Amino acid sequence: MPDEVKPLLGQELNWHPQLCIEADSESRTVAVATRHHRKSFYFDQVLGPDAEQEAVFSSSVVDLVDGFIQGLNATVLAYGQTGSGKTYTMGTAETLQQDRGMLPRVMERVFDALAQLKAAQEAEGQAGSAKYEVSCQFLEVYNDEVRDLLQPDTPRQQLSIREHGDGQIRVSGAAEIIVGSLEEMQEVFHLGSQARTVGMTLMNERSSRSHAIFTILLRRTSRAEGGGLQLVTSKFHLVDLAGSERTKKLGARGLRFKESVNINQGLLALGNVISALGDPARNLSHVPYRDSKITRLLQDSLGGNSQTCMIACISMDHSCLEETLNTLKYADRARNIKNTPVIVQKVTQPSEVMLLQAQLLRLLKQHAQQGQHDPEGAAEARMAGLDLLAQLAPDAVWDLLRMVYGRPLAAARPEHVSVAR
Ligand SMILES: Nc1ncnc2c1ncn2[C@@H]1O[C@H](COP(=O)(O)OP(=O)(O)OP(=O)(O)O)[C@@H](O)[C@H]1O
Repeated sequence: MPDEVKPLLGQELNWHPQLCIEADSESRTVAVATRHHRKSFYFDQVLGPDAEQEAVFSSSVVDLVDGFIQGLNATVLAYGQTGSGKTYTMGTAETLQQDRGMLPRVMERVFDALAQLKAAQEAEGQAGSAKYEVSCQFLEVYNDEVRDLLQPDTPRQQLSIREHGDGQIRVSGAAEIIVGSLEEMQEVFHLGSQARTVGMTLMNERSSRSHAIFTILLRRTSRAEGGGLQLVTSKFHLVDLAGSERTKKLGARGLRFKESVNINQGLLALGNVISALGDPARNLSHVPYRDSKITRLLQDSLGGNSQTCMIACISMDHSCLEETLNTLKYADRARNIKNTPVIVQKVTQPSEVMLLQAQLLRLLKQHAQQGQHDPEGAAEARMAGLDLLAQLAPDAVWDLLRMVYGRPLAAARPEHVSVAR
């Protein structure tokens, strides 16, 4: 907060917009002055109203992409009141080239980096020594229910949030689409965006009525010493949260009112999780992740193994002062969370691959046999099989699928190859 800003005086007390909120990117502070007091908040980056998307990307997101390529998990979350620019910042499928948001930029950077790695391997005469597989998922949480935007007709009972032994959260039953190029991933994003729930409110013509999570998954396989396969997996969540809103101001009735209540409850639950994680005095075993679907989905991003960046979007409009203050407080609490991400790698020895394959085959057979008369048992066997599948490196998975189906799965690519885990 620059010292030269004078307090509000005389007519200025009528909350002239420019005097209410000041963003200073040099000192990285945002100051809010109300009739009674002023408060400054310090952040890692502060970008003013004139900042371009490129500045947001290069200051806050690009390092996360580079870490992701090396094997670290990453999450970028956009938070703020309705109409403050979250969807604009994260990016939509329609945005013009220079205005494109974080999502299209992350995708581009990922494929550029992979092309460079491939070229470097070739230059060193080690073409194919490490293989990369990229896939993506696109989910939304609408009225506290998970929806798969890539298979919008999937009944919600078939989508369940599960915590795996490694602490990773996955949604079983959700489509995971393997993509071979930037264009394919853009197509998937476009497809999912069309299914996203949006509606018109007084504050925003195309208001997101759900929390949307686009996830990029990367699996790198290389040969380990002793002939085994080394697998490094990482995921990148790009989260466009629904906007915090005051139902009265929004003119919400009927369905919009119900949506609004659910949105606010989800954000409240997220705020409670953020408070619990950021408070060193709290017992971390009691973080209330289970209070809403959005907190459950983001459990490993917020308090787990992830480099996480929250982009708090605010409006300079004085009529939004209360919401702006709330957003700043929310983001301020989020700054207290300290994550220490590490690369997760797994080496599967050849003998282990064979063992896992045998176990998996048994479960697949059980699934097929139980299918008719015991759907629940079949579903359990299927889930157990898919858990095992997740432990295998892609090469081993292809081998296995060849064994089971008698043909390489690659023949079916790049069309929708869905692996529900
Ligand atoms: N930095 C910006 N530059 C130009 N236009 C912007 C900017 N930020 C937002 N907008 C425009 O403002 C409007 C509202 O933005 P947006 O839909 O991104 O808000 P939101 O926070 O996602 O709202 P909601 O929570 O209701 O979904 C859109 O028309 C968007 O194009």
